[in-house]
Amino acid sequence: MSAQRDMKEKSPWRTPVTIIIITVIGVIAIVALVTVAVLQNKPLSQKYKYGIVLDAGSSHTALYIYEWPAEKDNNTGRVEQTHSCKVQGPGISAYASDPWKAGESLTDCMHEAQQKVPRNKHEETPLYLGATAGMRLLNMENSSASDQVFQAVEEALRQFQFSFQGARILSGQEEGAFGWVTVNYLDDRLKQGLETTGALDLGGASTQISFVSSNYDGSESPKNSVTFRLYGNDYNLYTHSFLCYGKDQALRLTLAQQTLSGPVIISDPCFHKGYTKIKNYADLYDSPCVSHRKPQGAPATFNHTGTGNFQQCQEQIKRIFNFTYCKYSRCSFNGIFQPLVQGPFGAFSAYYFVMDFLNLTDTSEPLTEVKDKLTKYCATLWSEITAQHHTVKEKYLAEYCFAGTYILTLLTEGYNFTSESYSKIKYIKQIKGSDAGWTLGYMLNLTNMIPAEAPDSPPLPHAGYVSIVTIMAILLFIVFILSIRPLWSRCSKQLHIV
Ligand SMILES: Nc1nc2c(ncn2[C@@H]2O[C@H](COP(=O)(O)OP(=O)(O)OP(=O)(O)O)[C@@H](O)[C@H]2O)c(=O)[nH]1
Ligand SMILES: [Ca+2]
Repeated sequence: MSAQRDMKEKSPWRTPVTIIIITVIGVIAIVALVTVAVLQNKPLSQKYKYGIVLDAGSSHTALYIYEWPAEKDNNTGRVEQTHSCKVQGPGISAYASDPWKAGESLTDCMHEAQQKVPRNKHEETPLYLGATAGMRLLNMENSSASDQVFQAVEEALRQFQFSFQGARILSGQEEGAFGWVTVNYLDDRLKQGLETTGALDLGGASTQISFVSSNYDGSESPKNSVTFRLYGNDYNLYTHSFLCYGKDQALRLTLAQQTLSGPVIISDPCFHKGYTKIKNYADLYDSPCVSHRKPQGAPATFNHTGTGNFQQCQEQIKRIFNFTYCKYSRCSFNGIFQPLVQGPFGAFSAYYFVMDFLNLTDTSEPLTEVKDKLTKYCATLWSEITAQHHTVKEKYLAEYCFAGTYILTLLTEGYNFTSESYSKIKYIKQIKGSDAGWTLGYMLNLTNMIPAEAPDSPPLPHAGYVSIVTIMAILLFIVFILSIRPLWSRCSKQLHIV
C-alpha cells in the first residue's frame, strides 16, 4: 500500500513542475493556433513584384515603375506606380537621323530604375517599351528610319538585367483602350462592375477618346470597337485615336492653313498680342500631318505674330476639323463614327497640363464662364504673360492660349460635348498616386493581371474565419483548464502537506 502510494507520488504527471509545464505548453499551443488563424490568407512577409513600362511618346519618353504584392497578382487596385522618370530631350522619333542617340537618351532613367527596383528582382522584372504617335508618323514617313530607331532602343535596353519584352508601336486603338483600362482599374470600377469612366488623352501628336455607351453595340463601325471580358463583366468600348490631332500637330495644322499662300507675316489670333517670332517654313511643314500642304515658292521664314483673340482663334481651329461628310448615323469629325458621349470622363496628359495651368479644371463652372476666362487670358499682352510666369518654359507659355482654345473646340465641336456633358469631365493627372495614361493598362494586359472571370471568393471572408477559429480556441482553452483543474487541486494539496 505504502509502496503504491510512493509510486503515485513519484509519477512525473503528479509533480507541480510538470503541471506548470503542461499549462504553459497548452497556452502556447492555443496562442499559436490563434496566431495562425490571424495570419491565414495574409502573406507572412510582403514580397513584391515589379514591372517597368517606357512610354515613348511623340514629345518625350517617360519611364514608369509599377509594384504589386506577389501573392495578389489577380487582385484589382493593387498595382501601384512607385516611380516615374522623365527622359531628357525629345521623343525617340526625333532621333531618326541619329538612331543610336535614341537608345542613349534612355540610359539615365534606366539607371534610376536599377536603383529603384531591388537588385534581386531585376531578372524577373518585365520591361516594355511602347511607342505612340511620333513613331507612327515616322514609320509612315520613313519606315527604315523607324526600324533603326527601334533597333538602337532595343540594343540599349538589353544592356540592363531586366527581362526585356520588346519595343513596338501601339495601335491607336490599343492606346485608347489601355488608357481606359488604367483609369477604370485605378478607380476600382472593373472588379466591382461599376459604371465606367471614359478616357480622354491628349498627346503631342495624337488624341484618343474611349468610352462605353449603352446604345452602341460595336456593329456600326467595328474598327472603333474593343470588347473586353474583365472580372466576369463584358465591356464594349468605343475608342478612336486621331493621328495629327495631338496638341503639337494640331498647332501645325492650324498654322498651315494660315500659310497656304506662303506669307511673310502671319497674324495669329491664338498667340498673345506682342508675341512675335521668326519661324522656318521647313520646320513647320516637317511632319506628314502637313508636309503635303507646303506652299510652293514660300520664303524660308515667316514672322509669327500674335493678335490674341479667342473667338477668331476658335474659328481657325474649327477649320482643321472636317464636318462635311459622315457615312454613319453620327460622326465626330473627319467622317469618323462616334456615338453620343455618355457618362463621366477622365481627361489627362495635355488636357490636364493645359487646363491646370489656365486654372480651368473646375468643370462645374459653366462653359460660357470657361470661355470668358479664356477670352481674357488670350487677350492678355505677351509682355504681361511672360512677366507673370517667368519660371515657365517659353515654348509652353506661348502655346497655352492656342492649347486651351483647341481643347474646348475639340471637346465641344469635335466630340460634341454639351454644357451638361462637359460638366462630367474631370481633368486628372494621377489616380491614387499612379499617372493616368495607357502604360499601366498595357502592363496589366501583358502580365495577365486582370482575369476575364471574377476570382473565386473564399467561402468565408477573412474576418469570419478568424472569429470562428478564435471562438474554437477559447472553448478549447476552457476545456483544457477544466481538465487540469483536478490536477491543480491535488497538486496544491500536496504542497500543503509538504
Ligand atoms: N504645359 C506642359 N505641357 C507639357 C508638359 N509635359 C508635356 N507637355 C506637352 O503636352 C503635350 C502632350 O504631352 P504628352 O502627353 O507627354 O504627349 P506624348 O505622349 O509625347 O505624345 P503622343 O505620342 O501623341 O501621345 C505635348 O505638346 C508636350 O510638349 C508639362 O509638364 N507642361
Ligand atoms: Ca501619350
